[in-house]
Amino acid sequence: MSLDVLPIGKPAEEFRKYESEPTTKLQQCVKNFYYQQHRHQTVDFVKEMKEKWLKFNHAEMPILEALDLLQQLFDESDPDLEDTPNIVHAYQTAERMRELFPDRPWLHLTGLIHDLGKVMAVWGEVQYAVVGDTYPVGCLPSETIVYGLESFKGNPDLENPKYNTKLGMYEEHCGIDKLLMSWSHDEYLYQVLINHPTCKLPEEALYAIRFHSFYPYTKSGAYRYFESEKDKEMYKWIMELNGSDLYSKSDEPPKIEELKPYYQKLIDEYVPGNVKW
Ligand SMILES: O[C@H]1[C@H](O)[C@@H](O)[C@H](O)[C@@H](O)[C@H]1O
Ligand SMILES: [Fe+2]
Ligand SMILES: [Fe+2]
Repeated sequence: MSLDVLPIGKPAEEFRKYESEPTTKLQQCVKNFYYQQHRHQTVDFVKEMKEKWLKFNHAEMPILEALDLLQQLFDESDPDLEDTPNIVHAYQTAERMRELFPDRPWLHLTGLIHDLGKVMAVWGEVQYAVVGDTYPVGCLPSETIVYGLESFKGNPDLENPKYNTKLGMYEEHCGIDKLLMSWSHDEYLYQVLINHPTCKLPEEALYAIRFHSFYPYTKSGAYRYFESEKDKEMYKWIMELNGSDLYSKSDEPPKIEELKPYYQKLIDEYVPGNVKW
């Protein structure tokens, strides 16, 4: 990790702490969140969510307007954001990217919009289908997932012999993009973007958005046996995003209104116009 990606305000090891014995309301909220997510996300559930959200018939609005809706979004899975609405996190991430990669403007925009799929929650979706880390369904969950296997108790897929083995319904090295991931803001935004006819974000940006919450894979090295050669090449783009995503959470609050014109210019170049959600 390069030095300039390190956090300001609190040490790196103080991020992503998931307490098995919560002592604060926030910790308890995060723990409840993950137990819910792991209990309810099944192969059938993800298929239903895809049916529901990939018709893109929920709204039609430009990127910056959708982003403003994140003013209302408080992420129940995140131990590092507490009372901060997700819109602040969006601009913090973008500004970190801008500092680290001044000559790659598409990365600044990637930072800005990476969590924009969370608008699903503003439009009424349950948070366990929107936020939190992701992992593949349809195979045995990795021990490295936040709160471990114990938190999957009661999930019917774990009783199903088609789904409860190491490979489950997949083949070795089939590619990460062939996995049915737990339904979340990552896959949703990826699909929204590729459905937008004039989206010009490069493949690297789209890949990083799609898998940025797959911490069991990126941080813990789980599920490597599903990786393709292509995934190995693309891995570094998730890491570029993750550094700014995670370690900007204790940065000074950004002056959002002052920053908008800069990002609007990028949006006009890479994801212009009305977007179908
Ligand atoms: O990508 C992040 C990450 O996976 C966090 O752990 C989670 O709390 C957030 O909801 C998500 O946006
Ligand atoms: Fe995210
Ligand atoms: Fe994020």
